[in-house]
Amino acid sequence: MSAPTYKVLNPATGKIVEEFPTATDEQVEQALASAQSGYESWQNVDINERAKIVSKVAQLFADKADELGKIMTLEMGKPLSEAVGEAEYCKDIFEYFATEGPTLAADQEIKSFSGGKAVVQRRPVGPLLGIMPWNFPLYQVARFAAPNLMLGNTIVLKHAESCPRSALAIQEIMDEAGVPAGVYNNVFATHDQISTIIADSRIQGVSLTGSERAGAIIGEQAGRNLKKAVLELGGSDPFVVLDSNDVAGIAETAWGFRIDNTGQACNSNKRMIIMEDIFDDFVTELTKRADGLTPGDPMAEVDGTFAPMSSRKAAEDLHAQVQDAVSKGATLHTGGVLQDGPAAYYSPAVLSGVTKDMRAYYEELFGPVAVVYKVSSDEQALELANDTIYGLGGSVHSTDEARAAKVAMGLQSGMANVNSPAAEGAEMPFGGVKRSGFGRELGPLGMEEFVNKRLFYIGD
Ligand SMILES: O=CCCC(=O)O
Repeated sequence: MSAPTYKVLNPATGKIVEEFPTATDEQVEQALASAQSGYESWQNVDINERAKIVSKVAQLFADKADELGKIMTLEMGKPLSEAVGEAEYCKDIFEYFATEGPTLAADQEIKSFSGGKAVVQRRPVGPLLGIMPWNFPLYQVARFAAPNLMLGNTIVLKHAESCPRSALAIQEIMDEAGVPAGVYNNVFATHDQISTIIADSRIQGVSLTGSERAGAIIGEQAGRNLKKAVLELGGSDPFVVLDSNDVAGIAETAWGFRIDNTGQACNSNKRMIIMEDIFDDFVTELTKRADGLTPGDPMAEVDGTFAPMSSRKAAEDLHAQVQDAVSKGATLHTGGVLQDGPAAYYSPAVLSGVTKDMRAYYEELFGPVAVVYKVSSDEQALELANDTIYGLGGSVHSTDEARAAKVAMGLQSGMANVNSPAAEGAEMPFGGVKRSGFGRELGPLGMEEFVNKRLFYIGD
């Protein structure tokens, strides 16, 4: 793999703002040594003391939300209000684990039939590597770091090459909150250095959020080195509507969720599966919302405008997927225009008539494109919903909750929702099956991954 360079490149202009050198091998070694020595003491700090520090981290995310929001918008182009919201959400995540962590990590006595006392303890495992993506530069780190800091693990963090300022801002927050030296270590590692870190005996596990391709590479390296991995990869989540007495309302919900983060979320509702009697109205309503939008500055967020995607390459890749579908007979109802020049503007699109021979059928469309499918029965809706290599989330909507729940029960996914696009919150476990990866983040399950569930037995 080629060496990455860490740089801030504003996707709204296509101009480089700042570049950062990648780590030297000495710096990588220093991060590893520091994560190990940090672990020696952090694991022995009382969990309630760790909670006080993690709670300070939470507060700093809230205090700095405006400034953090501007960093993210500059680096990856998301609308500023969404970026500020993301920083505030990180506060909730760190606060959730600071508050609930001591209970979640408490000893669990188990019934012993041999007369002795048996307890399952939740002990930390050691230094971990986190590899995090650009789409939610703070939130993705928060959901990995918060539970693991509470458990007493330490972290070496390799962020996306396009988010160096976010990466440094997180390190600054950790330092300011009083996270001891060595407990959280940002490193601008190259791909070769990541392999070295995974192979290093001091590292006990790796968590990656990213593409299916990156997941396969990291999962293979982790397996070869007998390291536990959590992989949170792509998705092509179905949004199934069986019936509705408010088609405009359900289209608004579907569109709002699809367009959030400019469509660049792993659990975005990339496939909308709509019952035939409301299909035309649904497409009309979606199209109304996507129509006539013009490129706008994500820092200003003027009504009627749309934000850029994260990079020119991402916009070009999405355009190629849509063009492939259109060339094979799909209908582009609106949008799908790649703006000329170096910026990353791709106008939000509505696509129907997608068939199995088109890339858009099986590939993840990581951007602002709503693909709408027509079905004629609940069984057909479920079959189509599951006809994907991915299995992250999905939702089923109906005026009849039991009917929607029955279909949702059949979803091959890590998250299934009824009459809600997605249950999200610090307390809600997040993760997938099939090629969406394995392991869970957030909620009680987020504290179950990198933990030594040690049997502690005292004979009688
Ligand atoms: O991109 C993956 C995470 C998306 C979310 O939790 O909203």
